[in-house]
Amino acid sequence: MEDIRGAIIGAVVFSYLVSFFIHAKNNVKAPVAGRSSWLTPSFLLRYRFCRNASSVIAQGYNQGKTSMFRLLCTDMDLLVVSPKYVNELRSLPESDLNMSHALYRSLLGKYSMLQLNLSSNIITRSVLTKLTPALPLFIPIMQEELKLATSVAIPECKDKWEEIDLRDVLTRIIARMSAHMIVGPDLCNNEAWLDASINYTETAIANGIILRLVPAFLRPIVYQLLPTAWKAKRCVRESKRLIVPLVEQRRKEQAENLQGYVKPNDFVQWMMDLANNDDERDSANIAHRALIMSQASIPSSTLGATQTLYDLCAHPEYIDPILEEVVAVIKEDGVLGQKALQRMRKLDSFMKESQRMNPPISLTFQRYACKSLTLSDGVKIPQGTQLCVASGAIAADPQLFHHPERFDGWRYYNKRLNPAEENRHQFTSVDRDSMHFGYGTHACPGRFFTSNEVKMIVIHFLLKYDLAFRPGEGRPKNMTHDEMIFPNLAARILIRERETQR
Ligand code: HEM
Repeated sequence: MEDIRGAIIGAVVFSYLVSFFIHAKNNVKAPVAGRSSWLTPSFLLRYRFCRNASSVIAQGYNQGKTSMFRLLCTDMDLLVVSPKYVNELRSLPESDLNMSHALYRSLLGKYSMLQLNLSSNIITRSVLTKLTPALPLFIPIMQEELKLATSVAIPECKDKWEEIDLRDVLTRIIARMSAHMIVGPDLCNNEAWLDASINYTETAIANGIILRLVPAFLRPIVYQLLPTAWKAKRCVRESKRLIVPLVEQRRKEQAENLQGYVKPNDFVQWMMDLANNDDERDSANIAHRALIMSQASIPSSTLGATQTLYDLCAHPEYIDPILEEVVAVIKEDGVLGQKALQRMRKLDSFMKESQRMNPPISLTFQRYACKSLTLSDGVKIPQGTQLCVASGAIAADPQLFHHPERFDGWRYYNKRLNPAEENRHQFTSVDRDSMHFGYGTHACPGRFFTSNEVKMIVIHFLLKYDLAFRPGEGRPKNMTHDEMIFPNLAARILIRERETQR
């Protein structure tokens, strides 16, 4: 073990030293973020990106706001383009500018188990054509799962404050709420499935991110040694053990079509129905894609809900007006349905402001140039370039946002008071000032689902519990790794059941 460790450290040091002398070749004429002199070694810039990407990106954005700048990331170079190009870029065909390929490269897909995303877009098709139209049907189901999951995940806290790891609690609640939609009622409270879906989300992408730090030629060896890789593979085996028989059983029942047969309505079934080649029909692939769907939905919604609840603790003056709106809307509609959730504009605005100040990722719209491209103003993008937009820096730009450093929970609510803009600036809206869900054809198709999920959770928590930071502590500072931003993993908050629930 000592020998292997020594060899790995030696190889990493060697590759960093080589990078001191060799600056990456790139034909794009754009400044490199953070490089003040030609002598600044690439490895130092890559190290800075790994440790403090947000400030490196902000520096680059301010240098190259109107055009583009280059980022030397931990293991690759990125071309960050101005939002003025996104409309032009979004209309290019996949054969020229590709999203799946970019994601695969960025997350080292070979090691973060994303191969199935390259061979088919059935996950996205299922979300767009089946999940989004079915959202109203899922609201009462998710409500029920939310109540059950909350009662299990939160310790007894009547008349007393209990300390909780909010991110961990929300992971369990969201895993359960999402599971009903992904694998249906038979498996949604199966502990083995819930563990597999949670552990996969915490390990599969982590493998790719850890391996960004390792020189390419050593990755196949280091991957075999990573405990997170063993765990992710175990999750895939477990999902196949649970879902393959479910798929086979469903196929049998569908073929028999006995009286009383009702086709299930969940992500596994949608993939079965939409499959149009052997890869998509394969039961083992359906099982693995159910895990990838969990990975797309659980951590992202968890981060959104955690950040929103932290912001409510930090700005408690917003709680009463949000709750007044919630109660009034539910009273008017008689039920918490899709329309009611959409009408909660104050809550929507608060969530969007929380996301603006705490985006889960500071670079989105990642695309890979499969061919050399020439943009309408003559700018050339060579084949093999990976490009993206600085969505985090855009959201903090004082030319676009009044006092961007201030948390203003009604920022978007107020904009929507203008009748001409009342359908814009929603949590789910994507535009050139708000690209946390990406942009264009590939903009996150799950954002409508996540919006409902986070709203339901916030409402449930506000009605049932009091939340507070521990005495003497304020809002936990976010942590970062490369372009990723997440709530502090060590943070704990206090929770108490309300005496009179609202
Ligand atoms: C706050 C929560 C979420 C955030 C911030 C988020 C963010 C993103 C971003 C930035 C992209 C890339 C878009 C682009 O490059 O233009 C994306 C893609 C995607 N997201 Fe989300 N997402 C969230 C929740 C979800 C959920 C809950 C689901 C599933 C129900 C989901 C499913 C997907 C899928 C399938 C894609 C790939 C789209 C494609 O290939 O065209 N996301 N998401």
